[in-house]
Amino acid sequence: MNNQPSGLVLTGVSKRFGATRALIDGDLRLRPGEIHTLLGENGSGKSTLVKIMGGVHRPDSGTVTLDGVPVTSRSPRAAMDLGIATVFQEVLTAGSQSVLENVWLGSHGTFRRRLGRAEQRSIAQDVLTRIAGAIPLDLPAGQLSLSERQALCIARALVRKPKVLILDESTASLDVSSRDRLFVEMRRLAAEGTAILFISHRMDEVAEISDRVTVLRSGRSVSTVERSDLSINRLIADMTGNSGHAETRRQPHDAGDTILQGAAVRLAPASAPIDFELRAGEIVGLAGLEGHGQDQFIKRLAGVAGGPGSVVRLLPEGAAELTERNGDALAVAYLPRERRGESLFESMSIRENFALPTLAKDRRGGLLDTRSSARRFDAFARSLSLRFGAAHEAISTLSGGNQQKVLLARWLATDPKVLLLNDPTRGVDIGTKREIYAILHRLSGEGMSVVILSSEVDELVDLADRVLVFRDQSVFAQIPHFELSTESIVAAYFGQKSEVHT
Ligand SMILES: Nc1ncnc2c1ncn2[C@@H]1O[C@H](COP(=O)(O)OP(=O)(O)OP(=O)(O)O)[C@@H](O)[C@H]1O
Repeated sequence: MNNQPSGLVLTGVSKRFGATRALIDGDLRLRPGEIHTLLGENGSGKSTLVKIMGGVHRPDSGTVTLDGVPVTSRSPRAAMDLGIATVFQEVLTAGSQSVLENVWLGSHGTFRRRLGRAEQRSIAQDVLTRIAGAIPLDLPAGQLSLSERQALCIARALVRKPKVLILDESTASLDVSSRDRLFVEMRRLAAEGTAILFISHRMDEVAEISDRVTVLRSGRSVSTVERSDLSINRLIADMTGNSGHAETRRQPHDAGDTILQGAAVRLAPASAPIDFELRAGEIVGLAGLEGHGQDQFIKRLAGVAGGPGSVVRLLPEGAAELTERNGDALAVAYLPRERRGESLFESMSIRENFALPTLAKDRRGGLLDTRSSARRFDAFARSLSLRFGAAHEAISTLSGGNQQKVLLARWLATDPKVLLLNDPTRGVDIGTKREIYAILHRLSGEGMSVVILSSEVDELVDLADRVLVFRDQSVFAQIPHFELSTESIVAAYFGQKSEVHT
């Protein structure tokens, strides 16, 4: 009889990248049939552990076994052949290839050949529908929304019917209904015996879905807790190493003069025009189910998307229309939603990615003073608890959450009067999120105005003075500060409005 533990077991696993000790003696046992959450701050080693399981990285020491058998083959394909399927953090799709091609991308040799074309189509359709609803299989993947592309990556893992399914922040880009469908699917797969490793920075998701939770802190596994003993406060204390975080709920306060004005902004030909005023020192939240217009609206405010109506920046000397090019001159900064493609310069260093739009601050007599940008970067690195090896290293060496912090620092460093943030804390750990809220509260207290689109309802409740909820490309409800709650926002998502909303 085999006395070896079943499932995927990591024992004493360590991994270094240069001077960075990403994992130190990491232990984890992933049992068949369980949904096991891996929790930890940005840079605590979660993705490194996942990449070791998924065959991307080779550990420096320690053992990995699957159903008692040492896992020695080290490549994503070899891991896949053993039944370990990983959905990595970044949404990776081939934009010019069809949805169908993308679902089967990387499925090689016999596995795929065994299936006829018709069967491939029907399996892909079935799995995709269960997560994302109907998506046409012949559409180029590049035409899908971010949420749909994320669902595509998950479908790619599911069609392989893995023994071990690893979801590294796979819900971060999913819309609410797809996320709910994924959870149903995860429960079904777990009931059939699939071992699922789940990573998310959203504590509501962690509380809802986990059978067990393992916490990583600074590369070490510090605790594993059963569902019956789960307490969010305890998990946060384990993650951060200290107990108690002050709640950061926004206090009501007076706003100043109007600084940005949208007039008759129309997001679709048949939708109602939107008039919008942003006042100095205000934090306005934008919410809605994916695809209901909030993303288009923040892009209109930033001048990066055009359409009917106008958006102007009000200055003492008059009004100036926002365009894609004049944001800097008008002190309007926009942080796009997608790190890859839209904002990161992957071949550049961490510091260059930070300093790019503000290099003028580091010029001394026509020369670039690198010590000046280093000083400016260090200040932000401290205030945002950035975890990195050295600032001259490539931005790609940072964990996903830390990349997001560098981008936020980049735009804060421009000293904007208006900061437009498109889902800025996606992938950012809960401790740092609260630090970011504190920074935004402080800066808005000094007169900066913020518009923040967030897919995380709790974030808007903590941060905003008021929240606009979008439905069908229009503002469905405007929820004032005294009415802000998870319930009031979610109710508006689904078309319910109380008397007080206008
Ligand atoms: N290829 C690499 N080269 C250099 N350093 C790396 C590399 N990959 C990861 N690291 C470093 O290892 C540490 C752990 O990173 P990892 O991506 O595992 O964190 P994480 O817990 O997944 O974070 P997040 O929640 O932000 O995704 C970080 O300090 C990171 O900068």
